[in-house]
Amino acid sequence: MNLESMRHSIDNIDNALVAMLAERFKITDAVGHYKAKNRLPAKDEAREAQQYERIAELAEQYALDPNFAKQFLEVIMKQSVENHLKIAEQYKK
Ligand SMILES: C=C(O[C@@H]1C=C(C(=O)O)C=C[C@H]1O)C(=O)O
Repeated sequence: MNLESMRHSIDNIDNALVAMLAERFKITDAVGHYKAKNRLPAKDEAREAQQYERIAELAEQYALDPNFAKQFLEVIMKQSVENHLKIAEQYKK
């Protein structure tokens, strides 16, 4: 593979990552609405702990650094909790 085709593959993977992230946030925002309507807290530490464990195991299966996978998930989950807090604010108005 030459540099140009490797970069083309990287761009395709980045496109897929962005599309998947957008899809994930659509679903987590739906969870945010459910929580706001049912007066549930935005953050669920127990669920997050399960996800960190799961992603570390998955990363190992794919020979990806589990700490990197956890950090990546942490950034995403922080954003989804922030979105939940903003959604909850809308229900207070
Ligand atoms: C989406 C949820 O809300 C929060 C966001 C999470 C996520 O982005 O995966 C996980 C747990 C919660 O802190 C949930 O509770 O399932």
